Amino acid sequence: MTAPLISIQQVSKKFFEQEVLNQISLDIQKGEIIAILGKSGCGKSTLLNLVGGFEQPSTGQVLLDNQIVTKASKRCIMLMQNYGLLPWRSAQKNVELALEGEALSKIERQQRAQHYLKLVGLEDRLSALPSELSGGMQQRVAIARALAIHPEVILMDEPFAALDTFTRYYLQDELLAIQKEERTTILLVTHDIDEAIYLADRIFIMSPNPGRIHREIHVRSTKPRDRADSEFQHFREVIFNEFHFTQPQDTIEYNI
Ligand SMILES: Nc1ncnc2c1ncn2[C@@H]1O[C@H](COP(=O)(O)OP(=O)(O)OP(=O)(O)O)[C@@H](O)[C@H]1O
Repeated sequence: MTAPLISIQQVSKKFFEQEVLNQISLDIQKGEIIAILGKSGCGKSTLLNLVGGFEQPSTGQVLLDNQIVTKASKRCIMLMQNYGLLPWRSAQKNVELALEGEALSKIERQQRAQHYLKLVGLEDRLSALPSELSGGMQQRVAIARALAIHPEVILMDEPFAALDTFTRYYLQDELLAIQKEERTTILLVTHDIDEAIYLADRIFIMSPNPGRIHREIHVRSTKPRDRADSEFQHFREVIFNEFHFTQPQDTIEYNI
């Protein structure tokens, strides 16, 4: 096996007296899609923030390509649920903005922005303002903007949670197609069990107080997966059972 692209090594995180994460260890290979599932407050977003360099571990370390992560970098981009687009800039200008620090001519910036907007199916909406786009389209601009930077890793914190089911399915398929082409590594936090099974190569279930990795599930079936087939149902059942296991019977809360 080759060296992992991301190596989370015995990471614990405290906010004041509260231990939010305890001894998290996890290696991620280049090109993998990893989904993190867990009850609200178990530290999923904190884990993403540590990988992205937005927070520092209290103990342990996170390595990206064998180097300790000490700050945020363009190698590892966070894609937020609320898209983070500038409302006064067109779709194309929003993507171009992310490329401003790069050694590219104006024409190259425009071409790269157009290439990624085309990849997410927005070639005919280049000059539209975010307010003129649907939520799904805005999220596609945000995905194009993240991809245009050529990150090695995309961190996704419930990226499609605000979207209707069909838009979510459509974007999940788009994401898989683009990810296959670019071999981007994706670390995804979701409350959506089906989304985790549909997208991920491995799913990590976290238990709370403090957040720990409770179970790792390999999903080896080929993509795109069939949400209706028996294997998919099997994984769904396995994960539901885990949530029974990690929560008291009278407080079970399914976030699907
Ligand atoms: N910057 C911070 N300062 C203090 N406490 C924090 C900070 N960030 C997170 N926490 C606390 O850490 C715990 C875990 O939060 P986190 O957002 O990582 O959980 P989560 O699993 O992503 O939750 P959700 O699914 O609801 O988004 C919570 O109790 C939260 O209040």
